[in-house]
Amino acid sequence: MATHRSCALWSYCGRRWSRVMRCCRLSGLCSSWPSGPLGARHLSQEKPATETHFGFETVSEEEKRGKVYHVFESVAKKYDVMNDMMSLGIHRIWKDLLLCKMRPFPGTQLLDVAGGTGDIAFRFLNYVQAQHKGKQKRQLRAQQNLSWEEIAKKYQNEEDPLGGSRVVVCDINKEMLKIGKQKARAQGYKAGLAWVLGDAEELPFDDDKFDVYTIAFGIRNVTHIDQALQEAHRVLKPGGRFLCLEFSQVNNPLISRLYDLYSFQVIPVLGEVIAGDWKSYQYLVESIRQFPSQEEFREMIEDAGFEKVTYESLTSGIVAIHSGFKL
Ligand SMILES: COc1cc(O)cc(C/C=C(\C)CC/C=C(\C)CC/C=C(\C)CC/C=C(\C)CC/C=C(\C)CC/C=C(\C)CC/C=C(\C)CC/C=C(\C)CC/C=C(\C)CCC=C(C)C)c1O
Ligand SMILES: C[S@@+](CC[C@H](N)C(=O)[O-])C[C@H]1O[C@@H](n2cnc3c(N)ncnc32)[C@H](O)[C@@H]1O
Repeated sequence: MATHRSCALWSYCGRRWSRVMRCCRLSGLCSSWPSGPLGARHLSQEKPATETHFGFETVSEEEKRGKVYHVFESVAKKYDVMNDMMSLGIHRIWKDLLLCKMRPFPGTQLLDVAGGTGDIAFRFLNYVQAQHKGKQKRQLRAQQNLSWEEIAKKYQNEEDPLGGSRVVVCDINKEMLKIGKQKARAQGYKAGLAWVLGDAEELPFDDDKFDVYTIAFGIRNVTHIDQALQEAHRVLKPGGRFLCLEFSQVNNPLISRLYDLYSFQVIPVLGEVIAGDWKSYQYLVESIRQFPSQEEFREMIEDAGFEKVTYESLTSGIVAIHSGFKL
């Protein structure tokens, strides 16, 4: 317990420190400051490689970026089939629940970061299209004196079936986006959808641009989570909402035991058999164990400036949806 507390304290201090450092870096104040609470780089000119985690491995930040890129480049073609196999389709329910929480309104501008092969974007388009159709029907029903020809005409003249809603999928990986675009073509998604290559830590968008920012199973892979959260805050309009679906912490000891067994004994095997890639799926389960708990992540979101931050654990905490507002 004491060890756990001191680890939590250390990780908190580390987070605070990295915030201070980033502010200084951004303002150009301290390019030669030490790289951590115990760093001693102030006299040296050369930049030390800051260490981080890639699963259970300790690597430099640059190495992590490359390794994460390689993982998703390698799994891209089998990514969707792997998710259905590994989760027995449960990931679809988690993603549907994210949309239910979002409840987009007509005209919502969504940015889906680490959007990969487009699962969240396609759900968003289905949702807003169904909502817009329903709204149109209600409006037409209210105009009872229209003939059926006039009603048909109104439907045909409707130019934007999304009611002005738009989604931008942003991901750092070309291969994941390529599969996403192929899926969009095959499933007939075209209007209201854009694909952008970009890093969650340095989003290629102006300030105050989107109503909703989503990130599903993405933030765990980012090198500086706090920086990605600040970018989310920057690109959201005042009043905009941040929603994150991510693996989290299982608190029931029995379920936790079974979950560990399944994660470490089954997932990498499935990765090898289906995708020919044991290592990427070993990274998946290890990276889940490195990710902060529901409460710790809530604090990080607050630290980035979000307000009214809440979370909901799903499937015994295997995943959680965090929500926050830019007010
Ligand atoms: C490289 O990086 C990645 C690659 C990707 O393809 C995906 C991601 C990101 C992830 C997603 C987009 C989500 C979809 C992917 C997953 C859910 C895979 C990750 C899965 C886990 C970490 C494990 C948890 C899985 C689930 C809750 C799904 C349901 C699975 C089961 C109920 C297990 C059923 C399996 C069998 C019956 C096969 C036989 C298994 C054994 C002999 C081993 C022992 C297993 C058990 C005793 C059962 C396991 C029990 C649990 C998992 C606990 C269930 C708890 C409740 C239902 C409350 C990416 O980053
Ligand atoms: C597990 S996939 C999630 C894809 C999709 N959101 C889903 O729910 O199926 C993780 C995605 O995060 C992307 N990613 C990793 N690091 C990133 C970063 N720094 N910026 C943007 N995307 C990143 C990967 O390329 C990958 O497509």
